[in-house]
Amino acid sequence: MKIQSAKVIVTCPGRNFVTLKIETDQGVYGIGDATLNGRELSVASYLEDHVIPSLIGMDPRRIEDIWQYLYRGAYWRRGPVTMRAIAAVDMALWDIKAKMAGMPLYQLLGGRSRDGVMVYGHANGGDIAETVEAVGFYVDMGYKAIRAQTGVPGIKDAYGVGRGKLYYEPADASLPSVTGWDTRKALNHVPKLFEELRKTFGFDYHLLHDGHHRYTPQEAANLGKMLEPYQLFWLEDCTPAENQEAFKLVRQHTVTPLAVGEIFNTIWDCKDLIQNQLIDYIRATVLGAGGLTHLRRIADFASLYQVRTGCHGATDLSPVTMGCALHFDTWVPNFGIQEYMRHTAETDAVFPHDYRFEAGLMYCGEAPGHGVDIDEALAARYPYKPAYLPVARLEDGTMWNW
Ligand SMILES: O=C(O)C(=O)C[C@H](O)[C@H](O)CO
Ligand SMILES: [Mg+2]
Repeated sequence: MKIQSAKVIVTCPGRNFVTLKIETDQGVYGIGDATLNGRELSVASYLEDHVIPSLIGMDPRRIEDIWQYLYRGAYWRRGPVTMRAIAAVDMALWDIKAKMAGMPLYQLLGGRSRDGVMVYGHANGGDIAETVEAVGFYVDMGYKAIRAQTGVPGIKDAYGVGRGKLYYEPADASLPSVTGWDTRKALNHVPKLFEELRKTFGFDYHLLHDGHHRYTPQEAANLGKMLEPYQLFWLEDCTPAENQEAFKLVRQHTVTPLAVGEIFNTIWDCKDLIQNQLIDYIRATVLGAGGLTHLRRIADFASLYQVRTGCHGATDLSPVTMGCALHFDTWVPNFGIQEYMRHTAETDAVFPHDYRFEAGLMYCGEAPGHGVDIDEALAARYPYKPAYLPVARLEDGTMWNW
């Protein structure tokens, strides 16, 4: 069996997605996601110019060997562009293998560990009252876990505050727009949101919050401590994690559970965090961290330290990643939660899929493969449109972490 051809499809049904389609000489094809928000064309080129030529003629069943070929063989390891390109190939190859076996992907990973996958949705508002209302909206839809973000008085466009109730799209301009940040103001305000949410909804729902890399370790420790009475499911990205040791300081001061990893590419980004038990949830995902082949390695390592998974699932990860993630979540023994930001109807139409949401859980389908396809004719109707994530600046103009 051989890889006969492969192509990259760039489409923008409301937002940009990069998709890889690998075709075999036996008529079976596989689909992979290669989207890198705001840097989409770099992965498209990496695949088209440097990966696809070497894939032609290879045996698509040799998933591990092809992974090693692309990782070790490039010499230049890691990084978001390389690892997303590898992830796209890996997803497509697992899709092909599962289709050939006539099985849903989770069966090949080791079979079902649970009936459904608990997901969390994004509730946000311009102020506390609006966020409380938004959380109520998710509660009414049946969610068991909800991430809550709120505008902060005095901060221009604080992170996570979207415009609609259901959809939030941070990459919103053809050049990065400028948002503001002020840690003091956020530290005064965020605990009040969770106090209000617990007063309104009680303690039966899981609540989550994303610090989006904005705090220093000391400030993050302070926030974690102030949030303790509200028993969060997790506090995410409380401080940047390039320096994994930074989490020691946070950990020493708070028992609020910590999650990190949506921007991680490999096991090396989280090795110290996991083996020193500095986090509770690892947010690495199929797309970000080199596909299923590498993500399952991270998850197995994390399981030794009772760290559970919490895959990134924002809208800039296409339905292909969501499908793969749900198969992974259905299998992985140390599952924690799955993020689920809904795609628009336009996006869903371009990527027909068989996963579904019901009463706070998501279910991958039983179709052979990962269950997500691409309608190429429809995709062609939506040409690429440059769109960038915002940047953040402090009041005095200093660049900060977005
Ligand atoms: O989903 C989250 O937790 C995020 O922080 C979303 C990110 O900002 C988004 O994926 C960036 O592309
Ligand atoms: Mg996040």
